[in-house]
Amino acid sequence: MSQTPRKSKVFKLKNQFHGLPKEADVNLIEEIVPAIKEGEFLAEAVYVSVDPYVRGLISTINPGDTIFGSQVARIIESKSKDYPVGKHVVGEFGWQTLSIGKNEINKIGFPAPWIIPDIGNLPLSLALGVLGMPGNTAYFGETEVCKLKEGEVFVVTGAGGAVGSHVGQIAKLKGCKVIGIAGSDEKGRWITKDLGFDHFINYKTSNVAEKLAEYAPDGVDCFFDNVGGEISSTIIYQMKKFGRVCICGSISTYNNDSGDLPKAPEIQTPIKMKCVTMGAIRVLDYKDRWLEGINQNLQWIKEGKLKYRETITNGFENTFNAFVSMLQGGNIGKAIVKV
Ligand SMILES: NC(=O)C1=CN([C@@H]2O[C@H](COP(=O)(O)OP(=O)(O)OC[C@H]3O[C@@H](n4cnc5c(N)ncnc54)[C@H](OP(=O)(O)O)[C@@H]3O)[C@@H](O)[C@H]2O)C=CC1
Ligand SMILES: CCCCC/C=C/C=O
Repeated sequence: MSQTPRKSKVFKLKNQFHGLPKEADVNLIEEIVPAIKEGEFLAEAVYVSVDPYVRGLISTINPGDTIFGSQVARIIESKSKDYPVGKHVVGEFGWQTLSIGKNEINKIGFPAPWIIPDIGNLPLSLALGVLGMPGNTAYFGETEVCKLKEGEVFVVTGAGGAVGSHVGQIAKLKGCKVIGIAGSDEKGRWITKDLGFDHFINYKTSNVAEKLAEYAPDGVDCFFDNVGGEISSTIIYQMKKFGRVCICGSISTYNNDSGDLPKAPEIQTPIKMKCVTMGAIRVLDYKDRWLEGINQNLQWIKEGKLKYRETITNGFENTFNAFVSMLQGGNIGKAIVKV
């Protein structure tokens, strides 16, 4: 007997983004989902993630293509022994409600869909944040690039977001003095009062250079850069001798697609004078150790050493709005859409 075809809601790119993405740049349509083949599974979205990389990579897709995005999804049909029906997976399936997956790295290099390990009573949405890609960025960024030592001064931008709030807590666990920079006092209260950061600087209302000199009078040992642009250059001028910079992202530049190079103060002089080392974290380079990061972060949560927060938007239809809100700083912790 033939089954009624299933339909998926899908966000498609309509026009290439210019500056802050606009609602008219996307289409929300319904699409018939084909039958799964041997080795594939069909999964229904439960939570959809809205991440900065979607903005960063958008110019690599064309109008009519499905917009990027990872999600937590429940397997509802399967022809793969690796993906049993009823399990929840994380996959980079795009912003859509029904997805066909298989055991392979996707075309933008995201790990093959992984079955969420047993996380007890914790919400499954954490697999998109503290127990997922952003959490692994914080974990591998610290362990492989920053390599923090007790007593060091650590500065992180984007400090109220998914990666920043997480890596700042790891720095506290390592015994560092932690200074978080973010764009709202509410974020500042959260990271200092709840997460234990030592200081907060609101880059929208304070002079970052002055505040940093006050909080780190002897300079900065390690700077974890989530935002790039002028703020980064300002911080690089206050590094200690042999300081380290870990470049994670440059969200302040993602909406700048004018073709002009972003303008920022010259940083070669402070880097040379202080022999600063610059490195970078690229979480996709750690696919082989993916579960190591997740398991360590899970353990820290269970031990009460790692806290998280999510900004959850309800309704798949609101995914695009949640994305634009995140780009404008509307999220505290990880920005998530509950389908
Ligand atoms: N290298 C890697 O492998 C990875 C890199 N990343 C990068 O890490 C960074 C943080 O990602 P994630 O934690 O997911 O996102 P967040 O949860 O931190 O959300 C993005 C935040 O960026 C801040 N922001 C937006 N525009 C600006 C601006 N012009 N100047 C300063 N801050 C701005 C906003 O906070 P505010 O209120 O403070 O302005 C916003 O809430 C991004 O740059 C992302 O691309 C993420 C994952 C992996
Ligand atoms: C294709 C998924 C990219 C994940 C890493 C994110 C990098 C920057 O935002």
